[in-house]
Amino acid sequence: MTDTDLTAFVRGLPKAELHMHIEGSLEPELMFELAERNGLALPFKSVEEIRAAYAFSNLQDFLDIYYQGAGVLITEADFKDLALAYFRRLAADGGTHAEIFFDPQTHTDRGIAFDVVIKGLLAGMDEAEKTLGVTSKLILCFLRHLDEDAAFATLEQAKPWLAEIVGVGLDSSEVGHPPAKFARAFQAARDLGLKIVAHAGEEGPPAYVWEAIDLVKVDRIDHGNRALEDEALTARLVRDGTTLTVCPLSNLKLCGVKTLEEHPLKRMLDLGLKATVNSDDPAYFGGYLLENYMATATAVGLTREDLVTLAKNSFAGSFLSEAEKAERIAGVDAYAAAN
Ligand code: HPA
Ligand SMILES: [Zn+2]
Repeated sequence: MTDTDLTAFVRGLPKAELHMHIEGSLEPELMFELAERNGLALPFKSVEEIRAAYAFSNLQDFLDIYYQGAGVLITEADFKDLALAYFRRLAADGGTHAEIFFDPQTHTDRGIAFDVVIKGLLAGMDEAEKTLGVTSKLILCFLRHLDEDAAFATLEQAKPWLAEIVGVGLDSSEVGHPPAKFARAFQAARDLGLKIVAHAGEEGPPAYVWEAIDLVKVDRIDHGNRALEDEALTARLVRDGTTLTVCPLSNLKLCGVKTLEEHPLKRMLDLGLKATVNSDDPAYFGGYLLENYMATATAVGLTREDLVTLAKNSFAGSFLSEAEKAERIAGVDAYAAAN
């Protein structure tokens, strides 16, 4: 297969995205448009100047600019436009399902009501399903640099919306904020019937991944790269069949790997880990879902079979019902057999 043929094959392959922060899909063009619509001044003069500022050496560098960018999101319409713009890109990449993160505290802490945020996102998700055929679910993330009380307050605000939220996650600055800090908030979320995920092992040590699985009892791990430093942990993740939502271009941009060639994705698959490919914050990290698949495929030598496995893992690790998962996985097999 030529590179062009392989890209066409992967574009057509049905795929789910399981690790994408909706605020991280805010493209500079939309940032300017929303700033203007809301009468806000940006500390940048042009789209080019914004893109030039996206040179990060670590997670915190990125987070500082990401929280600043989210400041242009004010109205329900802003959140709907943000979500729809993402789903259009996903559909163009052949994505058929997404489980998207949102950070309510980033907005409520600057006076935007929780209900404004969630109503706008749900409107975008609804329209995406109707007009693009892309299904989606919503995952509320606690900001881990804030305290446990703030997580509980956010969970309280989510209570009227539980039918619309599939799970809770944990994001923001990892080191110094282990999953254990939120063990009780996650237990309360689980008691409400929510699924649990957590970023772990992006910059934080294998011990944080152990905590996420043993203490918080997550349903999947977001990133998980540093789990590979611990053989017993890797074996445990393989044995449990834990899904890892891996984000190759994010890892490159935040300097978790020096080059994409040294990215562990191929190694993860060869070890039997249930890895998936995701874009994390595509507007900031330089690529949506397909670009993450293809850049990594080229850099680490993923085979056609690896790519099919990744697509199947994305549905198997999703929060769709067992029947829906089986149907979507059969769709991947049918596509692979026909192409
Ligand atoms: O890549 C990320 N890591 C942790 N927190 C985040 N919040 C948005 N994106 C990220
Ligand atoms: Zn993330």
